[in-house]
Amino acid sequence: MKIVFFGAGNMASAIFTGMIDKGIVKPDDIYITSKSNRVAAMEFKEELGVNVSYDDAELCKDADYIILASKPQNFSDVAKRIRPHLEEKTKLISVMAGIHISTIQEETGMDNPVARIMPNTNAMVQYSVNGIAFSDNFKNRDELIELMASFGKNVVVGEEGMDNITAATGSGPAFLYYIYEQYAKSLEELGFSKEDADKLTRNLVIGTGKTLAERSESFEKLRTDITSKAGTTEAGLDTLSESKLQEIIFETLGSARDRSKKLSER
Ligand SMILES: NC(=O)C1=CN([C@@H]2O[C@H](COP(=O)(O)OP(=O)(O)OC[C@H]3O[C@@H](n4cnc5c(N)ncnc54)[C@H](O)[C@@H]3O)[C@@H](O)[C@H]2O)C=CC1
Ligand SMILES: O=C(O)[C@@H]1CCC=N1
Repeated sequence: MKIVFFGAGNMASAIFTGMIDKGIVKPDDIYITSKSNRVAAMEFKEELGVNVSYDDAELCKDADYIILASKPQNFSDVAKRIRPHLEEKTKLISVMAGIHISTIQEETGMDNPVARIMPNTNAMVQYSVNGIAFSDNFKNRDELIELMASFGKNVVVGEEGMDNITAATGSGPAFLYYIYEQYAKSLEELGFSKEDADKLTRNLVIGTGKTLAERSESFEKLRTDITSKAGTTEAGLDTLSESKLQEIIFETLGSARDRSKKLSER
């Protein structure tokens, strides 16, 4: 199998590192190319054994999958590189937020099968959540679904569902990291050193994540298990529940979803 990544940044590297670590593809099956971070590409070659090339004809020749992993704003340049060399058998897989399947087919000038995927950076630890939307002419979908299962859990949606998935789980880790940042800052304000605030927050999050991985009770049940009558948790939760947190999160997701829609207006 030949899988070519146009773009070797945060998302591309999370995906190919996840796939290689899981052993689902050999490093030699992976080709990467980039524009800005050529040094990083060479480091991936040295560390992982992937191929690096800037020869577009060589990259596209016999490719089973081309992964479009540049920023959406750079897609036209990437399409120009691919267009003269794209073979009919090659499936195009886009991780770009907000670029429609029809736009990809138009800009590459071919009617190749296209899948839009929306992973997140947890792919690096094989714990991504992936939205996938296929073009009608995409055959053997199971092969891509299996490849993607190597770095996360898959949810197949219609293309109209991609804006919501992008907000919910593509951007999702950043929203959670922001909350952890505020948590750590608050611990500092309570009097912990920066180092301890980081250590306490990080391990609180890791431990809570591990609990979620191992226990199937609802979030509500896990929360109420911690909450003693007239105890400390109840006091904190009373304040938290007054803060319209759910409204804020809903608006946050709405802004991300709207940006995804906006990106697709071309
Ligand atoms: N970072 C994230 O958490 C997620 C990002 N995405 C999507 O993944 C895509 C990439 O995002 P990041 O990896 O964060 O960006 P990044 O800036 O880390 O990487 C972008 C890569 O594209 C390359 N590139 C730019 N122009 C190129 C060209 N003409 N030819 C070949 N390569 C070119 C750059 O050299 C770089 O390697 C975006 O479209 C984004 O919407 C999707 C899900 C999550
Ligand atoms: O911020 C972005 O646009 C990309 C898409 C999802 C995560 N990062």
